[in-house]
Amino acid sequence: MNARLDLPFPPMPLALTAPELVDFQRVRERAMQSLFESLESLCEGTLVVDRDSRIVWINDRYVKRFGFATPEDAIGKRVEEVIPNTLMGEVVRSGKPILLDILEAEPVPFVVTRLPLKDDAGEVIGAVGFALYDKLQPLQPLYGRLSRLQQELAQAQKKLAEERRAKYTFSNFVGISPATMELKRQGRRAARLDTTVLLLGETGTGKELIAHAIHSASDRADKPFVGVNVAAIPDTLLETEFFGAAPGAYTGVDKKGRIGKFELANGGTLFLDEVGDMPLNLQAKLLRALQEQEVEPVGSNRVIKVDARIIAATSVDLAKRVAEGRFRSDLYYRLNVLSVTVPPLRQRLDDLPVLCEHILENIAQRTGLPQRELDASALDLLRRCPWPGNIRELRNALEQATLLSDHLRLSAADFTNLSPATEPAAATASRADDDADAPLTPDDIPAYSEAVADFERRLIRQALAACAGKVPEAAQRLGLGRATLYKKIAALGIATGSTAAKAP
Ligand SMILES: Nc1ncnc2c1ncn2[C@@H]1O[C@H](COP(=O)(O)OP(=O)(O)OP(=O)(O)O)[C@@H](O)[C@H]1O
Repeated sequence: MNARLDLPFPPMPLALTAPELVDFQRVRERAMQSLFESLESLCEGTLVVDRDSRIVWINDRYVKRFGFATPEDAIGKRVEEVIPNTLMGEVVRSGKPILLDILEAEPVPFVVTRLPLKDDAGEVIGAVGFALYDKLQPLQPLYGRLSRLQQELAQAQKKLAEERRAKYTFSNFVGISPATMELKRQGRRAARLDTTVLLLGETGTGKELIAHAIHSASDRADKPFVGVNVAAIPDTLLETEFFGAAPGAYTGVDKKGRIGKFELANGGTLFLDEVGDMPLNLQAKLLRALQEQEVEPVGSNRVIKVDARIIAATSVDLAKRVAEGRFRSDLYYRLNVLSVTVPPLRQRLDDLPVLCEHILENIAQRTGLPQRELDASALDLLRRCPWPGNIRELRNALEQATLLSDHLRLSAADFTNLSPATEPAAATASRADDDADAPLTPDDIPAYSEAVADFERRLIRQALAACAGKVPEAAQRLGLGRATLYKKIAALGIATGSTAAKAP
């Protein structure tokens, strides 16, 4: 095989005479050959690998540094088995050189250079590496800085890993009703099984909290818990979000590549919130990733093995979406191995007193205001509410009452006008009523759907403005799920002008 180092020689100019051409060719070949020979003699080590990253040649000095008696002991082995931390495999995979790098080795690191080897057709057939030197004294300032940066990076990664731990356990899921006890029993069972779990339930019922709790009670508890809210991420970014992107797959900020959530969750749990909102093309890719337990970052041609336990959640009727052709049945069955239904608040009203106490305590801690209590009339009123936004809506109502009332003991009177969704809506509706008083000609009558969209647009804009553009907060105030509000913002074409509106 006619292998060549990937040197940047341009093609020969056509105007050369035949003897010149031969001479030029000879000098070029000599240059390549002597370059290898000179480097080989000057370097601390040299090695050559084939396209499978197996060592085909390594010099005596170098192999001894890695504890092998002779080169023959290393030849044929994968390079990583001989030289830990090497990036020769990466050079073979990418076909790109790594011109200057530090290879961590014991007792001292090496300064190394790695070049791909290509055949005449330009196909990568291996790589050659030179350990230029191991005397890092002259490079001490640079190396010292690198070591410091590496330490800082390790600390930042440790902190990030801690943040990725699940935040809640089953004891954080407050409630004493039979429905809640049954839910916790099912959740604990799911934690022991390590299978895919599908959490069903209305918005704000605590599905995310249960997902954290299942992870915390599972054998994966000390590994990452990574969540993705499918509904909150634009379809065009979802694939990268899930599977990552290779360096150079995109221009701009993501030029360096991106690690996907699957990879981040490796060894731990990946929580797919609002999975029913996933676009069909991505559903196929997700299914493949679940079946093969491997992912392919966008723009790369390599696959990464991942072992992540999936907990998916949905507040929509997935079976109905399957029937409508909006959700793949094969993915549905794959996710629906073990389903756990989180009941709505109205079906566990016995939880209300303890939940309210817990939430009021939490509000007092967060706001620094004195902790409020509820009298019997307040509890009675809260029991009669339908709570379409569930615990999230309850929290919102309690927060408003705390902020707007001076009473330490809140009564029904402190809640009557504080329904989170109706207060701003009522204000807007009364303005609409005023307009309605003005006479209309038949031509002025808007289409009903347009009028409703107008109303929603105005209300959401007002809510976002009042919450400084923060979608999660606005959703809470409106008594809507975050996912629902994100979808409405997109559908109604509302400009948010805030990053908080794009990411949860
Ligand atoms: N049983 C509970 N005890 C204490 N807090 C709860 C409980 N259930 C829900 N919450 C709180 O209510 C809020 C909403 O819960 P969560 O986000 O888990 O709901 P969800 O079902 O995932 O909602 P969505 O479908 O809209 O994402 C959170 O602040 C959560 O901590």
